Amino acid sequence: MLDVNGLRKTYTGDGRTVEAIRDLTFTVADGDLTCLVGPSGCGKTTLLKCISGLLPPSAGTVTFAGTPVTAPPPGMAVVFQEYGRSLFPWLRVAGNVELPLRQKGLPRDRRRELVDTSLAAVGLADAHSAYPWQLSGGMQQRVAIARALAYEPRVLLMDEPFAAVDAQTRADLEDLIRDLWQRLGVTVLFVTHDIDEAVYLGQRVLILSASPTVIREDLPIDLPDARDQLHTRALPRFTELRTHVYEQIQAAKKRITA
Ligand SMILES: Nc1ncnc2c1ncn2[C@@H]1O[C@H](COP(=O)(O)OP(=O)(O)OP(=O)(O)O)[C@@H](O)[C@H]1O
Repeated sequence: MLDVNGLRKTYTGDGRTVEAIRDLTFTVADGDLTCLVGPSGCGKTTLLKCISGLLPPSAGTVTFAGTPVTAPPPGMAVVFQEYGRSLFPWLRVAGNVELPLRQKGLPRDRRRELVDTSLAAVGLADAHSAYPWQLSGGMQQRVAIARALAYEPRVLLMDEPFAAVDAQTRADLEDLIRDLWQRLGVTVLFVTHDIDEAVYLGQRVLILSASPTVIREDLPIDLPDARDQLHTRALPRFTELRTHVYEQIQAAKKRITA
Protein backbone atom coordinates (compact mmCIF):
# COMPACT_ATOMS: atom_id res chain seq x y z
CA MET A 1 0.00 0.00 0.00
CA LEU A 2 2.83 2.38 0.94
CA ASP A 3 6.37 2.10 -0.33
CA VAL A 4 9.04 4.47 0.99
CA ASN A 5 12.29 4.07 -0.89
CA GLY A 6 15.62 5.76 -0.18
CA LEU A 7 13.85 8.78 1.29
CA ARG A 8 16.03 11.75 2.25
CA LYS A 9 15.10 15.17 3.45
CA THR A 10 17.48 18.04 4.00
CA TYR A 11 16.13 21.47 4.93
CA THR A 12 18.04 24.43 3.54
CA GLY A 13 17.51 28.14 4.01
CA ASP A 14 18.83 31.15 5.92
CA GLY A 15 22.37 29.84 5.38
CA ARG A 16 21.51 26.70 7.42
CA THR A 17 21.35 23.09 6.29
CA VAL A 18 19.58 20.47 8.46
CA GLU A 19 19.75 16.87 7.34
CA ALA A 20 16.55 15.54 8.93
CA ILE A 21 16.15 12.17 7.18
CA ARG A 22 19.22 10.39 5.84
CA ASP A 23 17.90 7.23 4.24
CA LEU A 24 14.58 5.52 4.90
CA THR A 25 13.23 2.48 3.13
CA PHE A 26 10.19 0.52 4.29
CA THR A 27 6.82 -0.72 3.11
CA VAL A 28 3.42 -0.84 4.78
CA ALA A 29 1.09 -3.59 3.60
CA ASP A 30 -2.62 -3.10 2.94
CA GLY A 31 -4.55 -3.25 6.23
CA ASP A 32 -1.49 -3.01 8.51
CA LEU A 33 -1.27 -0.97 11.71
CA THR A 34 2.34 0.21 11.91
CA CYS A 35 3.74 2.48 14.61
CA LEU A 36 6.77 4.69 14.12
CA VAL A 37 8.69 5.64 17.22
CA GLY A 38 11.95 7.51 17.63
CA PRO A 39 13.81 10.06 19.73
CA SER A 40 12.53 13.62 19.91
CA GLY A 41 13.44 15.62 16.82
CA CYS A 42 14.40 12.55 14.77
CA GLY A 43 12.25 13.60 11.83
CA LYS A 44 8.92 11.83 12.44
CA THR A 45 6.80 14.79 11.37
CA THR A 46 9.07 15.43 8.39
CA LEU A 47 8.59 11.82 7.31
CA LEU A 48 4.78 11.99 7.55
CA LYS A 49 4.75 15.25 5.59
CA CYS A 50 6.82 13.62 2.84
CA ILE A 51 4.58 10.52 2.78
CA SER A 52 1.42 12.62 2.59
CA GLY A 53 2.77 14.76 -0.24
CA LEU A 54 2.83 17.96 1.82
CA LEU A 55 6.62 18.26 1.57
CA PRO A 56 8.85 17.22 -1.35
CA PRO A 57 11.67 14.84 -0.35
CA SER A 58 15.26 15.80 -1.27
CA ALA A 59 15.76 12.31 -2.74
CA GLY A 60 13.95 8.98 -2.88
CA THR A 61 10.33 8.15 -3.56
CA VAL A 62 7.04 7.51 -1.83
CA THR A 63 4.59 5.28 -3.71
CA PHE A 64 0.97 4.94 -2.62
CA ALA A 65 -1.01 2.02 -4.08
CA GLY A 66 1.39 1.89 -7.02
CA THR A 67 1.35 5.64 -7.80
CA PRO A 68 4.24 8.00 -6.94
CA VAL A 69 3.24 10.69 -4.40
CA THR A 70 4.00 14.22 -5.63
CA ALA A 71 1.06 16.06 -3.97
CA PRO A 72 -1.50 15.08 -1.29
CA PRO A 73 -3.12 12.02 -2.89
CA PRO A 74 -6.83 11.22 -2.68
CA GLY A 75 -7.21 8.17 -0.45
CA MET A 76 -4.88 9.40 2.28
CA ALA A 77 -6.00 11.29 5.39
CA VAL A 78 -3.84 12.81 8.13
CA VAL A 79 -4.70 13.45 11.79
CA PHE A 80 -2.34 15.88 13.50
CA GLN A 81 -1.55 16.42 17.16
CA GLU A 82 -3.02 19.90 17.35
CA TYR A 83 -6.75 19.25 17.12
CA GLY A 84 -7.36 22.79 18.34
CA ARG A 85 -5.79 24.17 15.21
CA SER A 86 -7.11 21.58 12.78
CA LEU A 87 -10.83 22.24 13.38
CA PHE A 88 -12.54 25.43 12.18
CA PRO A 89 -14.07 27.17 15.22
CA TRP A 90 -16.80 28.88 13.16
CA LEU A 91 -18.11 25.57 11.79
CA ARG A 92 -20.19 23.17 13.83
CA VAL A 93 -18.93 19.61 14.33
CA ALA A 94 -20.95 18.26 11.39
CA GLY A 95 -19.70 21.12 9.18
CA ASN A 96 -16.09 20.36 10.07
CA VAL A 97 -16.50 16.68 9.21
CA GLU A 98 -18.38 17.50 6.02
CA LEU A 99 -15.93 20.06 4.62
CA PRO A 100 -13.47 17.68 2.91
CA LEU A 101 -16.45 15.76 1.47
CA ARG A 102 -17.68 18.96 -0.21
CA GLN A 103 -14.21 19.45 -1.64
CA LYS A 104 -14.37 15.85 -2.88
CA GLY A 105 -17.60 16.82 -4.71
CA LEU A 106 -19.85 14.22 -3.06
CA PRO A 107 -23.62 14.69 -3.31
CA ARG A 108 -25.46 16.02 -0.26
CA ASP A 109 -27.16 12.77 0.78
CA ARG A 110 -23.91 10.83 0.67
CA ARG A 111 -22.15 13.57 2.63
CA ARG A 112 -24.81 13.46 5.32
CA GLU A 113 -24.59 9.67 5.53
CA LEU A 114 -20.79 9.74 5.89
CA VAL A 115 -20.92 12.48 8.54
CA ASP A 116 -23.49 10.47 10.55
CA THR A 117 -21.65 7.14 10.37
CA SER A 118 -18.20 8.56 11.12
CA LEU A 119 -19.42 10.62 14.08
CA ALA A 120 -21.25 7.55 15.40
CA ALA A 121 -18.08 5.46 14.91
CA VAL A 122 -16.12 7.74 17.24
CA GLY A 123 -18.94 7.90 19.80
CA LEU A 124 -20.11 11.44 18.97
CA ALA A 125 -23.49 10.75 17.41
CA ASP A 126 -25.02 13.53 19.57
CA ALA A 127 -22.45 16.24 18.87
CA HIS A 128 -23.42 17.28 15.31
CA SER A 129 -24.53 20.78 16.16
CA ALA A 130 -21.92 21.68 18.80
CA TYR A 131 -19.01 23.99 18.03
CA PRO A 132 -15.54 22.49 18.52
CA TRP A 133 -14.74 24.92 21.33
CA GLN A 134 -17.72 23.60 23.29
CA LEU A 135 -16.10 20.14 23.43
CA SER A 136 -13.31 18.70 25.58
CA GLY A 137 -9.86 18.14 24.04
CA GLY A 138 -10.49 14.40 23.69
CA MET A 139 -13.83 15.02 21.97
CA GLN A 140 -12.23 17.51 19.58
CA GLN A 141 -9.64 14.92 18.64
CA ARG A 142 -12.49 12.44 18.03
CA VAL A 143 -14.01 14.97 15.64
CA ALA A 144 -10.68 15.21 13.80
CA ILE A 145 -10.59 11.39 13.57
CA ALA A 146 -14.22 11.32 12.36
CA ARG A 147 -13.36 13.88 9.67
CA ALA A 148 -10.47 11.70 8.49
CA LEU A 149 -12.67 8.57 8.47
CA ALA A 150 -15.55 10.24 6.64
CA TYR A 151 -13.12 10.88 3.81
CA GLU A 152 -12.96 7.06 3.45
CA PRO A 153 -9.18 6.93 3.25
CA ARG A 154 -7.28 3.80 2.33
CA VAL A 155 -4.43 5.03 4.52
CA LEU A 156 -4.74 6.97 7.76
CA LEU A 157 -1.59 8.81 8.84
CA MET A 158 -1.52 9.94 12.45
CA ASP A 159 1.12 12.31 13.84
CA GLU A 160 1.23 12.04 17.64
CA PRO A 161 -2.54 12.48 17.69
CA PHE A 162 -2.98 11.91 21.42
CA ALA A 163 -0.01 13.88 22.75
CA ALA A 164 -2.16 16.76 23.99
CA VAL A 165 -4.93 14.84 25.81
CA ASP A 166 -4.98 13.51 29.38
CA ALA A 167 -3.91 9.92 30.16
CA GLN A 168 -7.41 8.43 30.56
CA THR A 169 -8.71 9.99 27.35
CA ARG A 170 -5.58 8.85 25.62
CA ALA A 171 -6.22 5.23 26.64
CA ASP A 172 -9.81 5.49 25.32
CA LEU A 173 -8.63 6.97 22.02
CA GLU A 174 -5.98 4.24 21.63
CA ASP A 175 -8.72 1.62 21.97
CA LEU A 176 -10.89 3.56 19.54
CA ILE A 177 -8.12 3.45 16.91
CA ARG A 178 -7.61 -0.31 17.27
CA ASP A 179 -11.36 -0.84 17.13
CA LEU A 180 -11.78 1.32 13.98
CA TRP A 181 -8.76 -0.31 12.36
CA GLN A 182 -10.20 -3.79 12.97
CA ARG A 183 -13.73 -2.87 11.89
CA LEU A 184 -12.92 -0.75 8.83
CA GLY A 185 -9.78 -2.49 7.58
CA VAL A 186 -8.03 0.85 6.98
CA THR A 187 -4.21 0.91 6.78
CA VAL A 188 -2.78 2.97 9.66
CA LEU A 189 0.66 4.55 10.06
CA PHE A 190 0.82 5.97 13.58
CA VAL A 191 3.68 8.21 14.73
CA THR A 192 4.33 8.55 18.44
CA HIS A 193 7.18 9.28 20.82
CA ASP A 194 5.40 7.17 23.47
CA ILE A 195 6.98 3.70 23.61
CA ASP A 196 4.10 2.04 25.51
CA GLU A 197 1.58 3.47 23.07
CA ALA A 198 3.56 2.16 20.08
CA VAL A 199 3.77 -1.37 21.55
CA TYR A 200 0.13 -1.39 22.68
CA LEU A 201 -1.23 -0.22 19.32
CA GLY A 202 1.01 -1.68 16.65
CA GLN A 203 1.24 -4.97 14.86
CA ARG A 204 4.72 -3.75 14.11
CA VAL A 205 6.94 -0.95 15.42
CA LEU A 206 9.52 0.81 13.28
CA ILE A 207 12.19 2.25 15.57
CA LEU A 208 13.92 5.28 14.09
CA SER A 209 17.45 6.45 14.86
CA ALA A 210 18.31 9.97 15.99
CA SER A 211 18.43 12.60 13.25
CA PRO A 212 19.66 12.23 10.48
CA THR A 213 17.24 9.36 10.51
CA VAL A 214 17.48 5.78 9.35
CA ILE A 215 15.45 2.75 10.48
CA ARG A 216 17.11 1.21 13.48
CA GLU A 217 14.80 -1.79 13.83
CA ASP A 218 11.63 -3.22 12.30
CA LEU A 219 10.04 -5.01 15.26
CA PRO A 220 6.99 -7.31 14.92
CA ILE A 221 4.66 -7.03 17.93
CA ASP A 222 3.68 -10.58 18.77
CA LEU A 223 0.94 -9.71 21.27
CA PRO A 224 -2.56 -11.20 20.89
CA ASP A 225 -4.82 -9.25 18.49
CA ALA A 226 -7.52 -8.74 21.13
CA ARG A 227 -5.93 -6.08 23.32
CA ASP A 228 -7.19 -4.17 26.30
CA GLN A 229 -5.54 -1.60 28.49
CA LEU A 230 -5.53 -3.69 31.68
CA HIS A 231 -4.59 -7.16 30.56
CA THR A 232 -2.36 -6.46 27.55
CA ARG A 233 -0.20 -4.01 29.46
CA ALA A 234 0.14 -6.55 32.30
CA LEU A 235 1.49 -9.29 30.01
CA PRO A 236 5.16 -10.25 30.55
CA ARG A 237 5.63 -10.06 26.76
CA PHE A 238 4.37 -6.45 26.74
CA THR A 239 7.02 -5.57 29.34
CA GLU A 240 9.73 -7.34 27.34
CA LEU A 241 8.79 -5.49 24.16
CA ARG A 242 8.56 -2.06 25.79
CA THR A 243 11.90 -2.62 27.55
CA HIS A 244 13.48 -3.59 24.23
CA VAL A 245 12.11 -0.52 22.43
CA TYR A 246 13.14 1.72 25.34
CA GLU A 247 16.72 0.37 25.22
CA GLN A 248 16.84 0.91 21.46
CA ILE A 249 15.66 4.52 21.78
CA GLN A 250 18.16 5.21 24.56
CA ALA A 251 20.93 3.73 22.41
CA ALA A 252 19.70 5.80 19.43
CA LYS A 253 19.94 8.97 21.52
CA LYS A 254 23.53 8.09 22.47
CA ARG A 255 24.14 7.19 18.81
CA ILE A 256 25.24 3.62 19.66
CA THR A 257 24.80 1.51 16.51
CA ALA A 258 22.29 -1.35 16.67
N1 LIG B 1 10.90 23.76 8.22
C1 LIG B 1 12.06 23.38 8.73
N2 LIG B 1 13.20 24.05 8.44
C2 LIG B 1 14.39 23.65 8.94
N3 LIG B 1 14.56 22.57 9.76
C3 LIG B 1 13.46 21.88 10.08
C4 LIG B 1 12.15 22.23 9.60
N4 LIG B 1 11.25 21.35 10.10
C5 LIG B 1 11.97 20.47 10.86
N5 LIG B 1 13.28 20.79 10.85
C6 LIG B 1 14.38 20.07 11.54
O1 LIG B 1 14.36 18.70 11.10
C7 LIG B 1 14.61 17.82 12.21
C8 LIG B 1 13.43 16.87 12.37
O2 LIG B 1 12.24 17.61 12.78
P1 LIG B 1 10.80 16.92 12.93
O3 LIG B 1 9.85 17.96 13.40
O4 LIG B 1 10.47 16.20 11.69
O5 LIG B 1 11.11 15.87 14.10
P2 LIG B 1 10.10 15.08 15.06
O6 LIG B 1 10.72 13.73 15.26
O7 LIG B 1 8.72 15.11 14.52
O8 LIG B 1 10.20 15.96 16.38
P3 LIG B 1 9.35 15.82 17.77
O9 LIG B 1 9.67 14.48 18.34
O10 LIG B 1 9.91 16.93 18.61
O11 LIG B 1 7.91 16.00 17.39
C9 LIG B 1 14.85 18.71 13.42
O12 LIG B 1 16.25 18.89 13.56
C10 LIG B 1 14.18 20.02 13.04
O13 LIG B 1 14.81 21.12 13.65
